[in-house]
Amino acid sequence: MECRVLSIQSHVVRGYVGNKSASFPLQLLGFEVDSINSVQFSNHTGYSHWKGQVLTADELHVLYEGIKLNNVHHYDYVLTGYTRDTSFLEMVVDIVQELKRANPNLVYVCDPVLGDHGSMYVPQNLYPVYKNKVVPVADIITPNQFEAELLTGKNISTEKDAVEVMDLLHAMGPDTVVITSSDLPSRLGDRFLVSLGSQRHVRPDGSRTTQRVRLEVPKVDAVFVGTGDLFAAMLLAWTHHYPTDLKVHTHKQTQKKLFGAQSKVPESLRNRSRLFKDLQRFDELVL
Ligand SMILES: Nc1ncnc2c1ncn2[C@@H]1O[C@H](COP(=O)(O)OP(=O)(O)O)[C@@H](O)[C@H]1O
Ligand SMILES: Cc1ncc(COP(=O)(O)O)c(CN)c1O
Repeated sequence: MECRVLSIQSHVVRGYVGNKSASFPLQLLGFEVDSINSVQFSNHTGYSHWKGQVLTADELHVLYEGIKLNNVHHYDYVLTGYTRDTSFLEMVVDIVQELKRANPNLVYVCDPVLGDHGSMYVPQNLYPVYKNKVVPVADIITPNQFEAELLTGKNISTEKDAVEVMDLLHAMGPDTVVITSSDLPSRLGDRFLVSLGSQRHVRPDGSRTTQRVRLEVPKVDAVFVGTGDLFAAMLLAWTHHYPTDLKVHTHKQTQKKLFGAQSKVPESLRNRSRLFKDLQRFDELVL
């Protein structure tokens, strides 16, 4: 059955971040992807120069109106990433709420893109909008450690802190929280990167349970941009197939699928997808 994703993220002419990073892998996995480009930039903002346009809230509304007038505004997922404008982000929330009214089973996957390694790379005034308006309507969020700390106001120095931060994030709304990367030490040594996940469920008898997972990824000695966007897209894909088991989102199948189509996948995108080859070591956290 068709599964349709509305993906609201950046577009770059050169490189793979935002929609350029997320759409093709999702399409390979069988999803229909309708993309709205929150910005159209020459390249990602880590370059010494970048130029381009930022879509305004009114322009976003016009695009959405067009979709609505044709009565094709039926989505199973909304996926959002990089944005630069507060009123645009507020409009995203209005759209998500309207789409959720139309389809109460719609899942909103939000990568709260604010910054990394101690500093913000989007305007500061986006922060309160994410905290007060966006995260409360999200079902799945994928902050990195810096974003998780910023959203909760709590530092993460230990795994116990991280679990408390994930609980604070659950209390804000989302049932699934994944801290996509952290500075926490790995038990496997300093060549591994630790990600942590937490998923709340309601059992059939009404009681609640929370599954926590730790993911240890072999570190590649390089800096990647756009991997957070790919991570969020792949989490969407695998939570679709295994909605109640965060443990099985190993990305292994994604890798097989991407490499199955190897000859058609551009080298630079394949390099990023290679990162996900090793995302296969999950532990259930008992704390
Ligand atoms: N240097 C790296 N080595 C191995 N995996 C990486 C590396 N950088 C990113 N990744 C993978 O990409 C995922 C998302 O990266 P992260 O930096 O957390 O995203 P964001 O860009 O949102 O901060 C990580 O969970 C990890 O799987
Ligand atoms: C235009 C754009 N889109 C998306 C991102 C996010 O990239 P990542 O997935 O690495 O967080 C960035 C990072 N600065 C960016 O500049």
